[in-house]
Amino acid sequence: MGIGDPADGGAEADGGGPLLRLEGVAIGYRRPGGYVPAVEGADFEVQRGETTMLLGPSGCGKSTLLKAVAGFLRPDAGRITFNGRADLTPGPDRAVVFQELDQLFPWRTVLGNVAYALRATGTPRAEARERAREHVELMGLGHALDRYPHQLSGGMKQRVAIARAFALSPLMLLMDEPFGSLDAQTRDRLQRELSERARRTDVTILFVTHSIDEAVLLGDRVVVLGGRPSRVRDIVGVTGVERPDSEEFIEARRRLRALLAADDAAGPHHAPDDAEEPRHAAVD
Ligand SMILES: Nc1ncnc2c1ncn2[C@@H]1O[C@H](COP(=O)(O)OP(=O)(O)OP(=O)(O)O)[C@@H](O)[C@H]1O
Repeated sequence: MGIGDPADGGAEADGGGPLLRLEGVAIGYRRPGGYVPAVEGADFEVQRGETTMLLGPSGCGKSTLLKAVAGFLRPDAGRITFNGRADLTPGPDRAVVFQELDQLFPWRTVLGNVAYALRATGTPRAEARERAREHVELMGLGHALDRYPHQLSGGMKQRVAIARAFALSPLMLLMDEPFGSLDAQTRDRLQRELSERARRTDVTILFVTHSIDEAVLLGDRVVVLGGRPSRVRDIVGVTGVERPDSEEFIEARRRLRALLAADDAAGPHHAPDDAEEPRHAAVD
């Protein structure tokens, strides 16, 4: 396997079957007025080597589900099974890339940020630096190894975060709108690069987006969330649908738009007062 393949050694895979399975997952938050469910019924699987997109309107619980898969939140009901395990706590077998552009340590260089993550998961220093360098170079940042985050553009920072995630060789990459803060041109370029890299490797990705086009462009399957509290409305296969001018792309976009239309009519998902306490303490 190439170095771009997250299943090449960092985390051990547990044979066949779906890598991730959600069964009847419900999660909510405790607010001043009481418990508010965010997701009521999430049932879907993520197959090994596939890119699964979680698509839905703002506030429908996409990030909540991703955080539960990462092990930061526990479901109130139902079950999440990852690689045969149900007691999920955060671990390097699921690397997360967030939307925020400040997910790097400001006092470490590009190389240092990626190498640090490897060191923290037990890789010896020299090997960590070597692997970090390879992954940074693969993301086209070989010229910026010694720069600090404040010397990088938003797109470069996200490339470093993606390099760091790949370098950890996780079983699954969890991506929470990683291109959401970027300008359109940079986003297009990074989408193409990620799509290309995912195709070349066996990486399994769970990717949160509210963009229909991004879902079709990057996904093998799109899990559409909707309703209030939300559930899985449908799962749409979009493998190989990439050219935005192709009939398949237009048809997939039409179908996803129709699935999301019911939520548009019902107004925003966010409750008026969104400043509330999480129902769960974060799992550490
Ligand atoms: N820490 C929290 N405490 C309380 N409620 C929360 C918390 N995080 C999210 N929520 C609420 O849970 C619901 C789902 O939020 P979530 O961020 O998962 O949605 P999303 O689909 O990812 O939205 P977006 O696309 O806008 O990022 C929202 O109503 C949100 O206000």
